[in-house]
Amino acid sequence: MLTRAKLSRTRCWVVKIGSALLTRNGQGLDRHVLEPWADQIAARRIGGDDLVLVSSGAVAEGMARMGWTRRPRALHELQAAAAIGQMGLVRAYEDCFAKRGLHTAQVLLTREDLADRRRYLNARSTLRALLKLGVIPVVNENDTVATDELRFGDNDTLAALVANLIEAEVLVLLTDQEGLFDSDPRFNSEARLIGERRVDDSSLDLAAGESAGGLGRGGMVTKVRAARLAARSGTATVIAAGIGDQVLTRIGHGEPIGTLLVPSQEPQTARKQWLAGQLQARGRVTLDDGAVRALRERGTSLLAVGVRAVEGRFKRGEVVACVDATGRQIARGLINYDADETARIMGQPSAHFEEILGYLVEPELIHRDNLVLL
Ligand SMILES: Nc1ncnc2c1ncn2[C@@H]1O[C@H](COP(=O)(O)OP(=O)(O)O)[C@@H](O)[C@H]1O
Ligand SMILES: N[C@@H](CCC(=O)OP(=O)(O)O)C(=O)O
Repeated sequence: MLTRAKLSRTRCWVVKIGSALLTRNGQGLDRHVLEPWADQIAARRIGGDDLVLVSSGAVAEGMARMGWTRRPRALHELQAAAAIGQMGLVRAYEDCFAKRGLHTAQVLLTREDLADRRRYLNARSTLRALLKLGVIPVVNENDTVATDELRFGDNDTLAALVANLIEAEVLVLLTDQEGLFDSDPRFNSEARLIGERRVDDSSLDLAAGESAGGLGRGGMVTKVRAARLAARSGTATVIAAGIGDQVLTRIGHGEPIGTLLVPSQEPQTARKQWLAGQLQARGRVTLDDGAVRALRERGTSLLAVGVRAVEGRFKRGEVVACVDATGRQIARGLINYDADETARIMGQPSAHFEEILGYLVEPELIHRDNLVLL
């Protein structure tokens, strides 16, 4: 298990900075708060470590530039704010790192980019190339084109997927709280900081609750979820306060700052990580109890015989959610048959497929190599 002390031996980090921190609670981009982070990030980079920065704040900076005091509700206004604010973000980062002799690169990603296997692999190669060149990639969601139902929405998830992409050892989520508390410190003055936990510890869900801050989108729920996604590539997550003396440097020295969430399992293959990161499935299949047990306890492939219902219009090779009888998602995978075929073969053993469909594509509905448990 990765302990605090081992953090000092890690060489590849993703650092995410939230909106509230960067923009003085919505008053606009605060260049002064950027300077100390830039110092610490530059020191790591110049020391030969890889580091990708994921920065929120485009919407908040856009709002400040336009003199808007409330986050707009209409998507096109939010997108306009993000487009305006992103200019400020890249300018600030470029200035900051140029002073320290480093190049920056703007990388704007959408969920669709990471859902498409080819674009995902392209994004990965580009990020790797940038790191090899010693450049600091500055990542944000491409808010201008992201449609509502297809947004990351919060940059915690985006940062976790970037950590998967480059197989980072550490994901640092810098925010406006000291870390994850056992309840929301805004409402409970007795709340206590959680120092270190395994990511799959169920008490984390209770602690994170549901409340987000006023400016950011996610709150702690998305940070815990992000830590779990990141753990799939063996990445440990530190949630810590961005304002403070030498936060990144001290985390890098293994000091007990913020909350450390450590992976509880061996890293998955890159393909399974990609699958787990697919936030939207094209359809879903409902499994009977036997199939749920087979997947969970024996890690088998999903056979049509264990499927009770099919929903959605999916094609062969698309991502489908596997749910239990109560509708709870237990796995996700790339299905070998389209929605119509699946409806016809569900409940049937593979030996009957040829008779029903006139052909057999694969004996498994979802092969275990293409299936990830959630
Ligand atoms: N258990 C908790 N511990 C700490 N903060 C919490 C907790 N539950 C909810 N929060 C809220 O989450 C907020 C941070 O999330 P968010 O506003 O999305 O920040 P960011 O912009 O940094 O992503 C905190 O300001 C805090 O009010
Ligand atoms: N892409 C958006 C970030 C969305 C967001 O609010 O993220 P966060 O503050 O990290 O919860 C922006 O730049 O404003």
